[in-house]
Order: sequence, then structure tokens, then C-alpha cells
Amino acid sequence: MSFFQHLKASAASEWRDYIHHPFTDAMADGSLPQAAFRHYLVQDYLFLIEFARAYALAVYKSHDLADMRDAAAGMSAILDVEMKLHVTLCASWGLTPAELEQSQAAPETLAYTRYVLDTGMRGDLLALHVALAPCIIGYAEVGKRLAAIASEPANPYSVWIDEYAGSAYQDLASKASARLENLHARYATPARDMELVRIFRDATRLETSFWEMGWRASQVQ
Ligand SMILES: Cc1ncc(CO)c(N)n1
Repeated sequence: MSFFQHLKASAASEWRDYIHHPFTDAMADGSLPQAAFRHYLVQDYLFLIEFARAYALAVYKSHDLADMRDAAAGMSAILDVEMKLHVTLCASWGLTPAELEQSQAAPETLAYTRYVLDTGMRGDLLALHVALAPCIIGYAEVGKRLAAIASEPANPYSVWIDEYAGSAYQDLASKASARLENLHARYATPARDMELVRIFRDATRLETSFWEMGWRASQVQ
């Protein structure tokens, strides 16, 4: 069993809640109110700023050039690619990048981003990448799942779904999986297993609470 499969199996119910959240199903069938999606996406923009910072921390925590380049590429993938999706979608609602950046972070956004940064600050590169894994590998799973069930044609969320189901993002997630296995082989010890599983489970729960935040916004319409 790969390390990632082990993490998923050790947090099976948390992982299922995250990947199959009602917020994502409502994107797939197009029933999610746009205001809820907007709320989510603005928070996600703030989230990505801090996740880019977490990859910068991974550069700092790296022991060799290969890991540094790898982390730098992860940072660029967020700053130069993924955030463009948010900027484009938000522009269609009249929101500028400056307005996005000045939005107030929700408690869920603060909790998740602080958790990952704190895990990286006090831990090593492996702990940090375990904290980052639900984000990148999870969204690739969600993207693929939604692309398979999304209502056609003219789903209002197809741009989002296509981004995460698309080959560029899928490729990024495969690289993240390979990186995780490699770091595990180099830095894991049996005594660390509980610590690493806990980090993975906590980060997965924080992903679910991020969907919950968007989902709650859809319930108050
Ligand atoms: C909350 C969250 N998790 C994961 C991703 C994927 O990068 C994202 N954009 N937002």
C-alpha cells in the first residue's frame, strides 16, 4: 500500500465527507446558488495566497535543490495558474483582484491556512507536505468525480470543474503524490505514523469545513 493510500485508509470517513460534500454535488448538478459559490471563491482566493506562502515555506524547509525547485514550482502553480481561474471568474461578477485581496478572511479560511503554516513551521518538510496533500490531491479527485457526473450542457460551474479535472491539474496532483511517497521513504519512521495520520486527518477535516462555509452561504439565500 502506498503512503497516500495508508493516509486515506486511516482517515476514510473524513476523506469521504470531503470528496463527496453536498457543496460539490450542487456544483455538479448546477443547483448551487451563485452567491454561495462567490462566497466560497473569494475565500478560496485568500486561501490560495496563504497556500502559496506555505509552498514558500516548503522551499525554506527543503534539504536539497530538487526539493526546493519542486516546492517553488508548487508556489508558481498557485500564483501563476490556479489564481487566474479565480480572477477570471470574479471579474465576470465585477470584482477586481485588489478587491479580492482586501476581502476579510472567514474563520474557516484562517483556521485552515494557519493550521498548514503552523504544521510546516514546527515540523519538517514531510509534515508540511502531508498537510498540503488533501488540498491538491483532494481537489484533483473532486474535479474528476464532478466531471464524470456534471449535468450537461451549460453547467454554470463547468469552468471550475474543467480546471480541476483538466490534465494540467491532474498532472500536478500526480506529481504531488509522487513527491509524498518520496519524502515518506526519506523521512518517515514508524514512530511518526500517528503524527502524520493526525495531520492528514486534520487537514482533511479543515477542507470539509471550507465546503461547509460555502454550503452554509447557500442555505441562507
Ligand atoms: C480550500 C481549497 N483546497 C484545495 C484547493 C486546491 O488548490 C483550493 N483551491 N482550495
